[in-house]
Amino acid sequence: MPDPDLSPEQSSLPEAAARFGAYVLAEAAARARDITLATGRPPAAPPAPAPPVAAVPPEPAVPAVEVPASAGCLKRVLRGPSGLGTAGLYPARRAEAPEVPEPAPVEAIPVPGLYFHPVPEPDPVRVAEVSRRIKAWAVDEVDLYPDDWEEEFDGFSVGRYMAVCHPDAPSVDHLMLATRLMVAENAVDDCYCEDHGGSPIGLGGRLLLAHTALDPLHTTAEYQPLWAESLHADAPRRAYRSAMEYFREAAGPSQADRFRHDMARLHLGYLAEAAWAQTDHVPEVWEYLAMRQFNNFRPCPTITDTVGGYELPADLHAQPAMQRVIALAGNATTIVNDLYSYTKELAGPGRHLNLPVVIAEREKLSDRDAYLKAIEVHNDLMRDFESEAAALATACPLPSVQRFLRGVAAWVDGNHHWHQTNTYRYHLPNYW
Ligand SMILES: CC(C)=CCC/C(C)=C(\C)COP(=O)(O)OP(=O)(O)O
Ligand SMILES: [Mg+2]
Repeated sequence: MPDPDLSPEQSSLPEAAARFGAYVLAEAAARARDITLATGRPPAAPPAPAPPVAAVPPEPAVPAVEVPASAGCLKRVLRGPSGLGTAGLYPARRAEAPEVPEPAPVEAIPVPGLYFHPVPEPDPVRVAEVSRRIKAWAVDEVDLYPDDWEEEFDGFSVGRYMAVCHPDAPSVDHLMLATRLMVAENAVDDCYCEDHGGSPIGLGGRLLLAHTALDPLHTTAEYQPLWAESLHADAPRRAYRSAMEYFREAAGPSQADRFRHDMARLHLGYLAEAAWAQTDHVPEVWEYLAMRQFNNFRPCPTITDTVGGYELPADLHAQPAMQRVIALAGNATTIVNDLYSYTKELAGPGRHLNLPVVIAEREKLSDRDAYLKAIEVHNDLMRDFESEAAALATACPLPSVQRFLRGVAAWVDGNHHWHQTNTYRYHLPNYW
């Protein structure tokens, strides 16, 4: 067994891979056999044609972008790296123009000075189909929202979000797995924690009961039906229950359990944020970053293999080096949210913690200087993510590891793209 006490610096992925390789492959083959035997059909999702496995992270072949403050450079910057060999590094980038209709141009002003990788708009045909299906699911299957939330639902552009974050999803069915979960996660955040009736008061009880839609209650015959009925009691639980059912059908048992663990982390993060809100406590910057590592997008990139139709074996997912890469990626994506949602959160009622707000308060900086410092924190996280992912890709050249790392990197890039272009939801501060 791997030594659970190894720190990331001490972990030795090649050695671990050598130890686990045969076991993992045998397990995967056995699992495929079991699924075929149990269902009479092969495992749910045939792997998509694997993109090239060389050089997962961008360094050093693909310089990322730090957007200069001058808008004149934007066109060149947004076109992104185009040198020899860059196409295979990012599945989200297409070397050639898509054969489908050109997507409508989107307004795209990134945070100046932010380190990110530009990606093209996703296939508009795919986006349209995911958008159609997710609305049908929301309205007809889980009765997610009242009519007057429809504009906000559309403005969220979840189909475009998930299509740009999962460029290697082999089908719309695969993309729908991520899309339903994304909608459900936002329903819980909005209805339990934030703007649509949410409150820190009583949040723990609500979250725990909703969590049982992902991680079911096992109890006595007397109480089981009451629990089952409760999963239909409100929109967040209906959404979690249904989205998880679809996900479980496509995922392997350890992929489903990985997701449950990540969602428990998320709920823990919501609770810490709520506890601080209740007492109007502003944590220190590192404490805020700790909370935000849990109240985090992490459950989204970590399903990249299920959405891609393959599986990163649990033992490789659990390696400390992989855990560090995932955490850094999740943290970078989440601080992107803090930067793009800054003005929205300032305009809301009460004090909404985000990184610039906490830095301003705790380090006694002006709002602008705190915002600029938050950009630097993000950039450091991004660079660490990329260098640790590069080291891991070199150390562990297994195809599932390579593809998973590329999938996480694509999610990071896609998440930035969606935030940058979602002008319905986000507006930058006037600091430049
Ligand atoms: C989709 C998902 C797992 C979300 C979990 C946590 C979350 C809602 C975010 C990381 C987004 O942050 P925030 O709550 O600040 O969202 P907005 O700024 O309101 O878009
Ligand atoms: Mg935010």
